[in-house]
Amino acid sequence: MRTSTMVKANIPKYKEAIQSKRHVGIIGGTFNPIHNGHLSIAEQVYDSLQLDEIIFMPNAIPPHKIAPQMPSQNARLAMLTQAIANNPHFSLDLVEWEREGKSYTYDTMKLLTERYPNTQFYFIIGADSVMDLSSWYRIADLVELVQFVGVKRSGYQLETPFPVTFVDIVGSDVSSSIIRHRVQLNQSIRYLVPDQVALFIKEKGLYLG
Ligand SMILES: Nc1ncnc2c1ncn2[C@@H]1O[C@H](COP(=O)(O)OP(=O)(O)OP(=O)(O)O)[C@@H](O)[C@H]1O
Ligand SMILES: O=C(O)c1ccc[n+]([C@@H]2O[C@H](COP(=O)([O-])O)[C@@H](O)[C@H]2O)c1
Repeated sequence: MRTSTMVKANIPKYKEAIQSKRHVGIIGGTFNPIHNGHLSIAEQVYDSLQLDEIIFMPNAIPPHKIAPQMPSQNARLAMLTQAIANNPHFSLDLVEWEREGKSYTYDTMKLLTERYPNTQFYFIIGADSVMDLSSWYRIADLVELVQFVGVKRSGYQLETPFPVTFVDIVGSDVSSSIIRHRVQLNQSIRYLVPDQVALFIKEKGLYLG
């Protein structure tokens, strides 16, 4: 296991509640690094769909992304853990993190839906991911396992032939690439990421090269 978290994250409650039906949002991502856009869309979808909780699911190896400037796996996880620590309905699931190979969502959701049959999963994605769905591994089977929830993102259309529930959110242009770019240019990332994440990036000297 490649984990060494500095802050203890909440345990996902759906792992304990196997009796009653639960509605659980998942936001999967590379989180390189986590930023306020991720946190804000997760919170808004939680609120809008009245979900029971939100799970942040960091991937080990992103399926479709060549991830530049990837810091150590532990650094990526430490930032995510710190960022969600103070929200009682946010938690972390390391199922992808601990699996070898590319983190295909179908593999993950097959496992979770079999393990937690009383849970309805809502997989939250930005418009860039919505537009890309046709290229996802076993997408036709995956849409049978989860309810996709799409949110707007500047520069992308919210159009897809796949069943996606759209949730209207207050959008933000922030992205992990913008954060990495700003750090490299020595520009402030304050208010674009949680304070602890900005501090962590500075202290560890991430994204400078
Ligand atoms: N500002 C945002 N608005 C809406 N969706 C977002 C936003 N930032 C990230 N997402 C969504 O969150 C999920 C995880 O994103 P990811 O961790 O890859 O971050 P990213 O900002 O897209 O990274 P990068 O800039 O490196 O491509 C994706 O589905 C993505 O569409
Ligand atoms: O399963 C796939 O084929 C697939 C293809 C692209 C992205 N995903 C998942 O979608 C989420 C957002 O991906 P990304 O690349 O924007 O970090 C993350 O959980 C990825 O594992 C999944």
